[in-house]
Amino acid sequence: MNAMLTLEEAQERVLALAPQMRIETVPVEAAIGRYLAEDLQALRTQPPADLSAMDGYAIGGDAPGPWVLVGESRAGAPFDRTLSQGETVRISTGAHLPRGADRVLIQENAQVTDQTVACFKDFPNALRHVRQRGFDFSKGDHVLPAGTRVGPAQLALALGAGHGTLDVRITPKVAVLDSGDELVADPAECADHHIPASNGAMIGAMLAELGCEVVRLGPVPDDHEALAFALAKAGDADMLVTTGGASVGDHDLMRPALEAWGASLDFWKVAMKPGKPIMVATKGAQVIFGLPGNPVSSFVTCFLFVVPLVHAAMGASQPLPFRTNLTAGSTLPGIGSRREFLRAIWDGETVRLADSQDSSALAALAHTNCLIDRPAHAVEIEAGTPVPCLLLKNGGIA
Ligand SMILES: Nc1nc2c(c(=O)[nH]1)N[C@H]1C(S)=C(S)[C@@H](COP(=O)(O)OP(=O)(O)OC[C@H]3O[C@@H](n4cnc5c(N)ncnc54)[C@H](O)[C@@H]3O)O[C@H]1N2
Ligand code: MOO
Repeated sequence: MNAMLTLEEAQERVLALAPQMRIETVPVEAAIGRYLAEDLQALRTQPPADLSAMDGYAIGGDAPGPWVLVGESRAGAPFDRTLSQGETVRISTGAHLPRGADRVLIQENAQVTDQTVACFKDFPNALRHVRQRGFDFSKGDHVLPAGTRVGPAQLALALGAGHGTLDVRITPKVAVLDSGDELVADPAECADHHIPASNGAMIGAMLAELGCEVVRLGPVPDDHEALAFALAKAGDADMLVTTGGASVGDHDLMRPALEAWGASLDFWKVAMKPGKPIMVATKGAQVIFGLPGNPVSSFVTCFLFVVPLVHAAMGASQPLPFRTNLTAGSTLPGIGSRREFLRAIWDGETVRLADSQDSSALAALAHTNCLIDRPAHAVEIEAGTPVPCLLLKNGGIA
């Protein structure tokens, strides 16, 4: 039997298969959740002039006042001449500091009588309450590197930097196929020897959240002809994800079905639990994942392999899940010969194990918001020990 790959070896092989999706130009707001195809360069300087950071009175120099009020500078309507010595203007937050002014006296410290302004407290130093031109960014600055995910703040920065559109990669089209004789599509029509097909919907949802176009195939019975018929519909997808039939049973037909369809196996089996029998194959530029049928195994392998491949295809500079150390809230058991991703709940202070670690336990999975990463042969550890974890976006309390 071939030696099983480590998680890292397998992830590296998967990421090496990532297709580079085509670049398209979209309005900035439509780029949410995508990755910048190019470095983002500022097309303008921000702030474009010295601005007031507070509401008050613009003044110049160290003379203690009082000053004659000669006008106003509002955001969007600057004062149009240079201030002379002994003059001030009313200024609002975000308004241009007039020429001749170099600081702002906040209104809480000013006393205004008729048209005269006096400072009765905390005389401001030069540049006090002034946001200097270009302190945020200047035209030509590289404000974000290629491969950055566009979230709400990046979207705001792109607009602020003068962009109406962004160059991003298109999202992949993914076909998802559930297989198994016991599966039914309609949970209401489920005899005792059946179970509702839930993996395809779960995986489809994990990928749709990334913006992928998801095509659902199945559920399909454990039958060569039925599998061939379903696989024929996956021809134009960038990726195919199957679940079930990945193991060694007499009815585990996915590998021969994929090979008959024209796929070449890249690897089968990774030294991890859950998810050991994951299969990865290619057909031309298409990447195919044969995920194990147990629902938790499907979830975890989708999270550790399929989602990162989608990120990489979309141009992400950091496609793999984010790791962080969290404090164990209870004793963690020793681990056997396969590295384990334990389903767990992080409550903001400590992380504790979900009620069941069985790879079919949907109820436990649905209460989970993180995976504890435990190495093979790890010994039992006590509560209070930091442990590496991967945070999940998994509904529930997350
Ligand atoms: N003798 C051995 N048996 C098994 C091994 C092994 O090494 N030797 N590996 C085990 C491991 S680990 C896993 S994981 C499973 C994976 O099996 P398959 O990928 O072949 O999955 P199935 O047998 O088709 O199904 C397993 C389980 O999951 C349910 N299932 C399947 N598809 C769905 C779906 N779309 N929605 C909901 N639930 C689904 C299915 O009914 C089964 O209960 O193999 C072990 N066996
Ligand atoms: O490796 Mo399987 O995914 O434990 O149940």
